[in-house]
Parts: sequence; structure tokens; C-alpha cells
Amino acid sequence: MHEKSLAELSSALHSKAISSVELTELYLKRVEQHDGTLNSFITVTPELALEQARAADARLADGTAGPLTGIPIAHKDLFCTRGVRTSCGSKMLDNFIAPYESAITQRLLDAGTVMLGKTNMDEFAMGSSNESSFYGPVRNPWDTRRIPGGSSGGSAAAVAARLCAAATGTDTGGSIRQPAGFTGITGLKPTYGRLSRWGMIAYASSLDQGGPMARSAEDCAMLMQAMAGFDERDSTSVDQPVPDYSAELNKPLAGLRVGLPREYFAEGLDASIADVIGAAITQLQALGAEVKDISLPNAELAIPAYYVIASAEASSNLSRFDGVRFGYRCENPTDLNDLYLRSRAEGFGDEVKRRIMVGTYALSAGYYDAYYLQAQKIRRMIKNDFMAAFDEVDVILSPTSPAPAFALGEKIDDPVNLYLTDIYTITANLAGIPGIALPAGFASGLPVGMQLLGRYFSEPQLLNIAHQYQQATDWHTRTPAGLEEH
Ligand SMILES: NC(=O)C[C@H](N)C(=O)O
Repeated sequence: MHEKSLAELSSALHSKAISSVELTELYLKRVEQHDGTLNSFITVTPELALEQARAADARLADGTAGPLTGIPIAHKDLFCTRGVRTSCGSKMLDNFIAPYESAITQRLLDAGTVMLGKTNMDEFAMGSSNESSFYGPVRNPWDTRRIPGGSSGGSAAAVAARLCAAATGTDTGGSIRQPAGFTGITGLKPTYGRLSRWGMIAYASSLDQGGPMARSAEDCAMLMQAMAGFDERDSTSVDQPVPDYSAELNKPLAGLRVGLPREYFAEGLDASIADVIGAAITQLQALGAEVKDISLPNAELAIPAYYVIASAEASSNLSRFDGVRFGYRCENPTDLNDLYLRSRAEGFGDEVKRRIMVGTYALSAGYYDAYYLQAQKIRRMIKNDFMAAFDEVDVILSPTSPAPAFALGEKIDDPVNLYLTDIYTITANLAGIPGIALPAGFASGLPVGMQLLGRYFSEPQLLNIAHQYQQATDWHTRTPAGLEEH
């Protein structure tokens, strides 16, 4: 049962082949059996899940159920969930019980999904390996000595190990796509503004975007249908009609123009990844796509610009964690300054502190023009590069990451090296365009992700291409060994 797609689970629930309570129990058992090793969950909520499953079964019985009713999923621990700890992977929020529900999780609740729990993540989503979590690293189910990617590493590992049917993630610089690539699942970062950010703990507000992480593009389309929609509580939410995300899935790819950015297939790309992506390109050509070399000339400026902008926004967003109203508070503060100082010094981990300091510096008088303003100009140049490319091609294809999942601890003392793993994903956040990552094969037994980037609001097209590719290949159905029922 845990190998089934969302559509298959949905029809099993609707035909009463299985109840939501049974399905929820099955996944809870898998979490219990396998998560001791993987550490993909920070909090498991069995009682709440079974309560929601019973409500779903009632809806399935009285005919008011929708396509996602009764399906057990998990949420990245960055989404506020009412009455449930929402830690954001940090000691700072270890004791924080969210008093309200985020827009995305509320929409998924309204669609009838069951929440199994909250998934592990890099602290405040700052990381690419899930090693900065206060709750310990997540392990990659394909090789437990390796990282699953980050920052949505818990969601990725849980979906890859089939501990839940699907999960939510967030992507500021690649946090949905990079771990999806490293764990062999499909993840969609929508256009900035497509999904509401309300109730997501803010990291870099001009870049953050939630999205689905699932087995396949078809599953992501079903989730998007429930997740998307205008929200007046998020001032950057775009008031545009929500399309039918499944409508175009079966469209043939004949005549599709796919661009290969020269700069993404250059120095630094592991040969084993290049081979796998080369084969995926041939497959897309066999499906009717036309491939063309393109250029994104400012791509190499993306990482420095991103780390200035993201850190600047983080330094501002994270100033709210001061030990006064909620979150971690140091013991016996001598005065208000001591309370601020020690609560923040003790509550935040190293990577978060590093970014707060970098961001504060970049925004300070005298340096603002040299760093922040420059970074904003680069951001515009990167956006313009994409706009020019989309005059020539419909979508842009690349690997998700330059190398496969690395070993735990390998890059922990070298943050710049770690930042470089996001080289192909960060540009989409700076430009605000959508991107999807999907499994394209294996290199030395580890999943390799392919990324497709599209024009603003082209999610239906990205899902279409990914689905057509998944109809012709079976990479997305492969599962790691050792996770059978026992
Ligand atoms: N949050 C993200 O999208 C991950 C990115 N590696 C970062 O640390 O900012």
C-alpha cells in the first residue's frame, strides 16, 4: 500500500478497499520502524492523525470526500500547525506550540489530508544538508551514511522511504528541489506568490515559497490543487486564477523547446551526473522535445548575491526571536539586554548566527550600497537572463545539483563549499520563477535529480513535462532497499 501513488491511494480509499484509519496506522507503523535510523520526523502526532483519519473516513462514508481525503502526509516543521510544536529545526522554538495554522497546511487540512507529524529540517531552513538541525541530522534512505539534502531534508527522506504519502517543503534557494534530487523524489517550487506564505516561519521573505514533495509529478499536481490560491493575509500572494494542475499532464511533448544553459553544464559538474542528465535529455528528445544550447551569463553571480540578500532578510526576520514573548528564554537574565543577548546566543545554532551577522553587516550604514544594493542589481540581471532565455525556449533543463548526495560531516566545516551545492537552484528563487526536480537515474547507487525551470506560472507545463518523462521511465518508482515491512 505504501508504494501507491496519491491517485491510487485515493481510489483505494473511495472504493473502501482500505480506510483512512488503516492507512494512517500503516504509515505510523512505518515511521516507528524506520525513523529511528532516518530521523526524518521531529514530531510524530499519532493521536491527532488518527482523529483526522476518523473524520476523513466519515467524509468518505457520507460522500463529501475529495481526492485527498484520508491521505496521510507530513509537514516541514516550518509550517505553523495549531496546537502542535513548530520548531523550525531550532532550539529557539523547541517549546513553541503554534497558536494558529498556516495557510498551506490549513488548505491541505480542508482537503481532508491527515497529518502524521512534522518533518526535520535545517535550522530556520538555513542549510543544504539537514545537518544544522537542533534535532540532529537526517539520513538519506538510499545510503544512511549520506545526507538527504536540505533544508527540507526530513520531508524528502520521509517521502523517499515511503513513511508518508507526500509532504510539504519550502524552497528559498533550492530547499525543495535539492533534497528531492538527492533522495529520488519529485518536488515543485512554485512561482513566488503562487502559494501563500502566511504561517510559514519567515527566513528570506522575498525568496521563500512552499511547495509539494511527492513520489511523482502527478502526485505534485494533486497537492498543488489543494495548496494554491490567493490569500489576502500574504501581501505577496498573487490574485490569479488557480489552473487545473492535472489538465495538461497528458499533453504530448512534440515541439517543446528545451534550453540547456551552457553555464550549468560547465566546470564543477560531476561527470556521473552529466551522463545521467545526458540520457534524460535523449529521452525527452525521443518524446518530441527539441533541445537547444542557451546562456544564462550571470549565473555565476547568483550564489554571492543570494547569500547577501537571504542573510540580510534573515537578520531582519530573526530579530523577533528575542526571548520575550515566545521561544527560548535564557535562565535568570540580569536585565533586558542580558535577556536578549543570552537568549539569542543560546537559542540559535552556528549557521543561523553566521547568517544573522553577515546580514546585519550587509545592511549596515556604509556597507549597504556595496553589498545589498549590488546584490539587488545582480538579482535583476539574473531575472533578465531568464526572460531573454524564455524568448528562445519554453523551459530550461539542468541537473538539480552538481554532484550526488555527499557523506554526513563532509562539508560541515566548509560553509562556502556547502553553499556551492545550490548553484543550479538558487537562480530560480532570485528570479521568482517555478522549478521542478525529478528523479532522472542513478550514479553509484545514488539518485540523480533533473531540474526543469519555466516561465512565471508555468507550473502546469512543468508538471506536464515531468509526467510525460515519468510515463516513459521508472526512476520515480524505485525505492531504497531495507525499508520493507517487517
Ligand atoms: N532554504 C534553502 O532553500 C536552502 C539554502 N541552501 C539556504 O541555506 O539558504
